[in-house]
This record gives sequence, structure tokens and C-alpha cells, in this order.
Amino acid sequence: METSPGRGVPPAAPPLLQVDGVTLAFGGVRALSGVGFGVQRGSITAVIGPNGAGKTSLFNTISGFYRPTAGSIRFRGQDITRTPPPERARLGLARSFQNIALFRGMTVLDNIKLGRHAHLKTNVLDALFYMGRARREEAELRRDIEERIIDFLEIDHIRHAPVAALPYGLQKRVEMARALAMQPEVLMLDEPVAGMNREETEDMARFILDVRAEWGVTVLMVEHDMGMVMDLSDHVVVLNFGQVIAQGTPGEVQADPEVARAYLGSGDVGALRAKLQAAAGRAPAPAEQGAA
Ligand SMILES: Nc1ncnc2c1ncn2[C@@H]1O[C@H](COP(=O)(O)OP(=O)(O)OP(=O)(O)O)[C@@H](O)[C@H]1O
Repeated sequence: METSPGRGVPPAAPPLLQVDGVTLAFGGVRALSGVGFGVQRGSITAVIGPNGAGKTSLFNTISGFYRPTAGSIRFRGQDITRTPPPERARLGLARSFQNIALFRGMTVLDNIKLGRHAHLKTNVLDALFYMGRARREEAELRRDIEERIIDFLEIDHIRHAPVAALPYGLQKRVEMARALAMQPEVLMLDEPVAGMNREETEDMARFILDVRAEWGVTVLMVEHDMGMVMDLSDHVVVLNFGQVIAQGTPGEVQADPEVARAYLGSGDVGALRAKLQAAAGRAPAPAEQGAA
């Protein structure tokens, strides 16, 4: 492997997803101003920030629902700034939504199948007569869904249940299953643990880690639960008023006075760290107490 001259450190791989100078305005409101960051392959990257910071706008821009007024988004080196959302999904960018966007009257299995349909190569005529490749793809589809995703997310017992009948935590899990059924390279999770109790949050955190470890999927999430973000993420991007005010490892952003100012109104990083540890249900370790 090629290394940097004289330093013995391999050069960083180009990011799988690269956001550069993204600006987005709604009339007079600038939701995003020159936002830039990279998502490394195999990482768990989180976007955080106070209410109204621009997190949802950024997610909608990356998945193609909003078109930026300036800047670019590259995925696997390809410029996708103007690529429509379904095409981005086919390229390998799948997402879940902050407010669950499942078909509530349909079963869990049928909802998950809708995700997989993004990849079916069957043409309309085949589908109409349900023959040849269509039938093979349907069989493959069922096997893939039933044996991998449903088992993995431990939702076997509810596969035939209508989504509307399920508790919130399970609905979120089904949404993740549907996004996974698109076989994404990057799974974008919009507030995956919003509204969940601690047990549901811990389950979801475990699934996110396993998605990366067992499926090799890169994860990009927006999340308010700071404890969960700090525990899981390799890279954290902090937005405030539509701008990136800090980014780095969880330790780096927690030690950044700008981040403390955005969340607490003062640059007290010790208070920020204590708040985050309280959010994660932990007391500060003795070595950390004086570290601020
Ligand atoms: N469709 C829209 N039309 C006009 N302004 C919008 C629209 N969507 C977002 N905004 C504005 O853009 C800014 C960023 O909003 P956004 O929802 O992206 O923030 P957020 O970080 O996701 O907030 P929250 O944490 O509350 O979900 C806010 O000032 C918001 O009022």
C-alpha cells in the first residue's frame, strides 16, 4: 500500500460520500451555508445540532429531496447533486425518516418489500404476466428479505402484522428494515431513536453497530440523543444556524467550546461533558472529571 513519504502512514481513503459547500435557502431563510464534510466508508457518522440547526435540511439535500442553491454532493466519486432521489437510492443511498413513513395499513413484510422493489430489474411486461425473471426475482426477494433482514432485526414474530398495530419502537425498526432492503452502501437514519425508551434505544444502537459490523454498511445519522451519538459514532459533525461549527471524533467535539456554546449558551466544555454523560446514564469517570 502507498504511504505518505517518510511518515509511514497510509493516505486517508477518499470519502464514500462527500458534501462540499452546500448552501440551501428557503426564500429568505438560509437553512444551510457552505456545509462540508466527508463520510468515510465503514464509518458511523452523526450530524448533530440544536433545534433548527439545519440537520433535516441537510439530510433532505443529501437524499435529493431538496436541491442545494450552491455546493455539491459526491457519492463514490460521482457527482449526484442533481440526481433524483430514486436514482440515489438505486446507487446505494437509502434513508429512513424522522416521522415514520411506513404504509400503516400494510404488513411489516409488505412494507419491507417496497424497499427491495427499488432494485428489481423486471420490466413492466414481465411484471404484468408475472413470469420468467419476474418470478425468479420474487423468489429471490422473499428469500433475501425473510432470511436476512427480518432475522437480523429480530422482527420475525411480527412479519404479518399491520404496521399500525405495532409499538413505536418496532415501527422504527421496520423502517430500518425497509431501508436495508434497498441494500444500501450508506444507510441514512433520521433520528433513529427519537421517542424511544431506554431499552428500545439500546436495541436500536445495537442494530446500528451490527449493520456496520455484519453488513459492512456505512451509517450516516441525524440524532438528538447525544449519549447515543457519542457512544456509537466515529465522526461527529456539529451544525448550528446552518453551518458546520465543529467536526471530529466524539472526544474532539465534546472538547470544543463552540459546541458547548451552541448547546449551553456558554463555552463551558466541562458542563457539556457532564450533560452528555448524564444523557448517556453514566457518571463521569474520575480521570475525566478534571479534564475540562
Ligand atoms: N420547508 C421549509 N421552508 C422554510 N423554512 C424551512 C423549511 N424547512 C426548514 N426550514 C428552516 O430552515 C432552518 C433549518 O431547519 P431544519 O428543520 O433543517 O433544522 P433541524 O436541525 O432539523 O431542526 P430540528 O432539530 O428541530 O428537527 C430553520 O430555520 C427552519 O425554520
